[in-house]
Amino acid sequence: MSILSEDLIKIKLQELEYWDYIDGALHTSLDFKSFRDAFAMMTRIAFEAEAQNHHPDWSNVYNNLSIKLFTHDAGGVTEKDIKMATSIENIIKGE
Ligand SMILES: C[C@H](O)[C@H](O)[C@H]1CNC2=NC(N)=NC(=O)C2=N1
Repeated sequence: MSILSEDLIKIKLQELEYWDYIDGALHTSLDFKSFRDAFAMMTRIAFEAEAQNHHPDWSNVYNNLSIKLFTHDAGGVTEKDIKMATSIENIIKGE
């Protein structure tokens, strides 16, 4: 899986609402109504990460969930990250 160019990443992120491209990775920071809601979302994302065998670098502080996506094996952002970011966005939007 090859690393995507910055231009292509930015074009693909135009389709997504919650994500930015910063320092070679996709980033989002989400505030939920409560810790429980944040952790419930982490649980749903965790199952999707397992299904895609593509795992986030993430941090949870109370009701905030910060997620960083990049492909460790490639050392940058690949289609796997775009797919996972899209999946996470759809989970959060309830789609
Ligand atoms: C062997 C390798 O660790 C696996 O194929 C998966 C596991 N989850 C992963 N997650 C992420 N973000 N990048 C990877 O390269 C990756 N590799």
